[in-house]
Amino acid sequence: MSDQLQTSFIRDTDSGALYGKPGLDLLLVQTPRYRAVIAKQGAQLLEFQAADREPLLWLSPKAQFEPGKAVRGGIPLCLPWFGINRVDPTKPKHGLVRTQPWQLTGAKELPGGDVELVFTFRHDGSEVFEAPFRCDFTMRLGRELQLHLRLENLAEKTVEYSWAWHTYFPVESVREIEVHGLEHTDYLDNTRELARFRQEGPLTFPGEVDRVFENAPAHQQILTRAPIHTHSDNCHSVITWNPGPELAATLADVDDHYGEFVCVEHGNAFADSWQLAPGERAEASLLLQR
Ligand SMILES: O=P(O)(O)OC[C@H]1O[C@@H](O)[C@H](O)[C@@H](O)[C@@H]1O
Repeated sequence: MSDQLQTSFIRDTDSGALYGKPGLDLLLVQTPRYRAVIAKQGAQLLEFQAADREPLLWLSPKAQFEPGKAVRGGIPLCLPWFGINRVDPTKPKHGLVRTQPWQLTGAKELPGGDVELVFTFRHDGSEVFEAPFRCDFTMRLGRELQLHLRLENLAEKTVEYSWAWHTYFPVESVREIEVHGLEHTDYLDNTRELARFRQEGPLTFPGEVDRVFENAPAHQQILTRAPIHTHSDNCHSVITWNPGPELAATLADVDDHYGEFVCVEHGNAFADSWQLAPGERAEASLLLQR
């Protein structure tokens, strides 16, 4: 962090100091109103808790903190492709920005006490993703958490970008929760080769659930002890995921903790992916509250 951005409420730390597992540089943002922990790798929020509220994000007790590997929990940003790369499935799942270092390019305290942080990632174009692009990811930390993404296509041709904020929310017991706000919406079932079905009632999680809702509504509620509300703007896809016990047993950083979280992710993927012309920018935002 440059001196100019250093503020009294942001502190450089690392995963060794905070979690006893050295490996990643972290930022700790602490004010009387909330606490947030952010990994510089991926500009990944790992923790966020407003004063007098329950934690908004789930971070796996078995999370690993290794450079080049996504941390299990918080909000990894999947971009420039979401999920398995459809052109070349051997490429890393969920794109490349979640495992790369980002720059903190802005930090300011706003009137009223919220803090705004801006992280920037610039991709010059590479074998793994040919097109150059730039992302500016703004986090507004306060009573609520507000995320804003601006993506600019720096290629000289039109490029498809698919992406999502892969948000991990803590729940009492995933088998007992309901997600509202996706009723009467079609989804692609990733446990059944992306076959199309329709979600009629509230979404429940009796086992593995991996669903992509295209053209989804802008507001969801996760009904757990302290309900979580999501409001998005220009995020047309919602992806809901919990691995269930069998798949979780194969994920060393989840394992027997699968019942403690649900992912309700927001972005633009599959049919909602962004086609950006040369130099074109697109923006989206997400508000999370508990
Ligand atoms: O283990 P990863 O790469 O973080 O992905 C976790 C899950 O992310 C979800 O968004 C996908 O829909 C799932 O298919 C995937 O398994």
